Amino acid sequence: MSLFETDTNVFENERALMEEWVPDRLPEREPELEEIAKSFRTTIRSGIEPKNVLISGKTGQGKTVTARVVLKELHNYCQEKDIDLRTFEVSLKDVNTAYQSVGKILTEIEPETTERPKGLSLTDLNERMFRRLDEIGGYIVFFLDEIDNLGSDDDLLYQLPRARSNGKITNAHLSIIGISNDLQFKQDLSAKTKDSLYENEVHFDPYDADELRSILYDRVETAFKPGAVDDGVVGLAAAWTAKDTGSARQAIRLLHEAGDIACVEGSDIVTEAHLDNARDELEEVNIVNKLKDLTINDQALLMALAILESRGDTPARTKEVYSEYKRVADAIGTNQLTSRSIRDKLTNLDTYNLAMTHKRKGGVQGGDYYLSELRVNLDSLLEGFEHVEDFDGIVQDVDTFSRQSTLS
Ligand SMILES: Nc1ncnc2c1ncn2[C@@H]1O[C@H](COP(=O)(O)OP(=O)(O)OP(=O)(O)O)[C@@H](O)[C@H]1O
Repeated sequence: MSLFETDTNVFENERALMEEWVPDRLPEREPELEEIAKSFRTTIRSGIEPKNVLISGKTGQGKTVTARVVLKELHNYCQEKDIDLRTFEVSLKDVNTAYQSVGKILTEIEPETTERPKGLSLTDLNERMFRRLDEIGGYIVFFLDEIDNLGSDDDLLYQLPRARSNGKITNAHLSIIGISNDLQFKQDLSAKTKDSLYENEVHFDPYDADELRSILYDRVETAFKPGAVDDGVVGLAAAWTAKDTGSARQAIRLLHEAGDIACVEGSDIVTEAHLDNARDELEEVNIVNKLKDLTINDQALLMALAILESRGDTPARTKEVYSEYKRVADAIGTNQLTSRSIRDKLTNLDTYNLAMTHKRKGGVQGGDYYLSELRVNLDSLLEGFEHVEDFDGIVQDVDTFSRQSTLS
């Protein structure tokens, strides 16, 4: 048999398990849908500018898909009623300055611009953006994903919603739906940005087991053949995921993987045993893939966090992470990074969902400081490190390595 064929096929519509698939219904997110839609009701009714919305919550909680569903409906409704409204979705995942973000926005609003512009001043770039937006005119809604990447370089988030009242545009009404995974993000914003961005704030709490179960049942009905998923599989997948991250993405992937394993094994039914295997596969594959994507210095930094976590010393301040990192870098024989570059590197680990770093206010005495911790299960991470050659010596005996640090 070909490498690509399987004996059975438990799927009716496998595409419905892919990340980009937008479901017709969003079980368990009706209140959030309603809350976001509310911001546009006054616009539809009376032509008043839409309120800006800031959506926050951890990864996999349906923030993006909920915003997309609202915007799609809004777009369709406005077309039907002949209301001049455009929406632009811009992911700020790979940008971290205002300059890069404006460049990214230009690639969305100027069809002729395919690459982010370089060599202009930020002022010129801003002017070009507002000129173009004014040409487009009407109501313009920016859906900005991962706005936390802008950090404190947040002027854009103030300029866009205030563009009309500040006289930068006259023909268009701009508003923002922003999404942030970083729950501390609000604290980092300047007061004026916070004011304009947080007109309507919608927080997405992690799904619990019951909520995940209802999301998964819905998805199973579309994606799998009738009766192809054993009783108990959905409940188990929901329970495991709720205990771990509460992420719908993780739960859906788990079911997909279990279905794939069932097909490879020639079973017409996805069983709890398939789910069990899927869980093992996914956890390890996920972490190993991410680790392999990292530079050796990023890996060393992550290992430093793992050691701190194994001692119960997380969340840890940057200087503590740095001192542990130096020991790890020494042990694996790599050139050390400077303490200054550590914070950026920690932010990078954040984007891989391996670690998270939050800024904290330092109070009267000191300046702001940062706290970092792992975002993945410690044991799974250490198992993942077993597949990364340079770390053999440390992974074999993390406890000893960790104790040496407290002695030195
Ligand atoms: N309530 C829900 N009903 C159906 N599917 C859902 C629901 N919530 C999330 N999903 C699905 O889970 C996956 C992740 O959702 P989404 O990308 O919207 O999460 P997110 O909170 O934006 O995550 P991230 O911050 O990592 O981008 C998608 O496949 C989405 O369709």
